[in-house]
Amino acid sequence: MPLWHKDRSLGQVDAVVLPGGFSYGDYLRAGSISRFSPVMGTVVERAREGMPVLGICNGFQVLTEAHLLPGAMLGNEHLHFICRDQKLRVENAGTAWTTDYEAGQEIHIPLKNMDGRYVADERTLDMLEAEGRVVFRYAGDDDSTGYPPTEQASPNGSLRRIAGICNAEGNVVGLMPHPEHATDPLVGTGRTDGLPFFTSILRTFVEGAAA
Ligand SMILES: NC(=O)CC[C@H](N)C(=O)O
Repeated sequence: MPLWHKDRSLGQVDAVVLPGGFSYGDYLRAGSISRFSPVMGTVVERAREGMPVLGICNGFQVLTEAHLLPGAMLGNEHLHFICRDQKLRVENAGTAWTTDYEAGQEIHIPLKNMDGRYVADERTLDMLEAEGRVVFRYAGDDDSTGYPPTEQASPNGSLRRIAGICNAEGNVVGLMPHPEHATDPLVGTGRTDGLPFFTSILRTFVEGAAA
């Protein structure tokens, strides 16, 4: 069910997906105003209690601005909006949103943003690596987009080729690519590499309910 940004209640939802887009027109910084919306106050509280939250693109930017995930998103290194199929490597198949993937698996998910360059200080990057909190990494170019080879590994300059991360508990995941646009052969890339996000979270609840 859709949630309204001015509501504080999450109703009966068990998990929240923060979608992509241009919240508040990306003024100031992408996601930096959305984080103050009333609903985000409750999302942050419930996420800290363990509620699964997935931030996709602008949603990931909101999660970093709300400090549910470390680091920040800056403008793409080449200063262009990027829109293409992107190869990713699954690094962590143990989060609430990724149990239906295999670690090491390569998938293809649409990438489309202006501010997708993930940055953090070395200590934070080392912590993310050491704790297995890098969930997806850019794995190279899929198509002849004309970007120079140096950008193929990281299409936007993201440090350590980070495309998505999670919090320490693994219930909050943020990534710049759009898995919801790779769930049906009729849309997006014609692939369904994003579907496991949604089967994973369903499994989390179904198996949890069955337990
Ligand atoms: N596809 C999106 O969600 C775009 C996110 C954000 N507006 C950006 O351009 O970086």
